[in-house]
Amino acid sequence: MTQETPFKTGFIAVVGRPNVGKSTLTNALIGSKISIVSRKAQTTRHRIHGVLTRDREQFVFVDTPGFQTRHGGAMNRMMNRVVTQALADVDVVLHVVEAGKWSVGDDNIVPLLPSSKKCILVISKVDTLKNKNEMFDFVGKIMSKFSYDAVVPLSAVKKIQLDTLLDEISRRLPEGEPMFEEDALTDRSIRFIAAELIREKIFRLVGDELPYACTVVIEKWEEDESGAHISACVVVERESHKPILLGAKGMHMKRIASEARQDIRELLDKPVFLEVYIKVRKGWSDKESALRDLGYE
Ligand SMILES: Nc1nc2c(ncn2[C@@H]2O[C@H](COP(=O)(O)OP(=O)(O)OP(=O)(O)O)[C@@H](O)[C@H]2O)c(=O)[nH]1
Repeated sequence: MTQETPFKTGFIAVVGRPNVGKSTLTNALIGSKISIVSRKAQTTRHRIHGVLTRDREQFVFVDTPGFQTRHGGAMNRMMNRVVTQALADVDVVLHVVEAGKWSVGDDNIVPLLPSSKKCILVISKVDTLKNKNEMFDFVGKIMSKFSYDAVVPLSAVKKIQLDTLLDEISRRLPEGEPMFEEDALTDRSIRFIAAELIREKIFRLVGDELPYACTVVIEKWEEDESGAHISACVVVERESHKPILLGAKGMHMKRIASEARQDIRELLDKPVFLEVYIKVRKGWSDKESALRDLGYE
């Protein structure tokens, strides 16, 4: 490749039903853990821009929330709106489906894929397939029904075929100058990432007991020579969620704060004093205005 090769840059949206591996894939591609990963649905509520710059290309990834087809609450309507908006201003859409598991959720996504955009079908988690022939049958069935610009089977966990996917995306990116600095990981603020790290700990520790309706708001952020002094508030929907989050003798909360503090310390590379407390905001996940107050679009 010569210097005359034009630089390419563009936005890539990653869509798919919950749990198919969108966050894991985006993280594997950009090589840094920005978006949180969890086995629970609805863990990625924000649009995240992860940036990967190669020799002559810049990929700007938009990680989108899972389409929610089962529930009709304000939260899900809002999440689908975020996805639709994300698709309207990207260059390439990756529709991620789990190997061997096409479902009605995937059928519902296909009509939402914009016909004017390049669309790549990504078959995730191929490492979970015992038999390679299963893959051919699976892809054959999908392609006989729907048309995609390319198909890439891969494994984000085992790092199989990630470069192939980047090459396929690159072929479809428009020419243009880089939009971000070389080392940019995200256009989200460091505070947002800190809040995400706290949320990740909550999901890991009490995700099975606590419904999805819980968010983290950074209320104070002060940095001086001694380090960063941060107060974070976990907003839960019901009074009954509080003891779950606290755990016996507040042990859960202590662990969440301590693990999050270590991650944020690593992120900032300075001492971190983190205070995490809980607020109950009744029914917030079903009130769009309340969501807006908390920073959701
Ligand atoms: N075996 C295997 N597991 C994977 C792979 N990619 C993701 N997973 C697992 O699948 C689960 C869901 O992954 P996520 O990346 O959180 O999925 P998501 O689509 O972003 O989920 P939502 O945020 O709920 O929409 C996690 O437990 C991942 O570890 C893969 O390539 N192989």
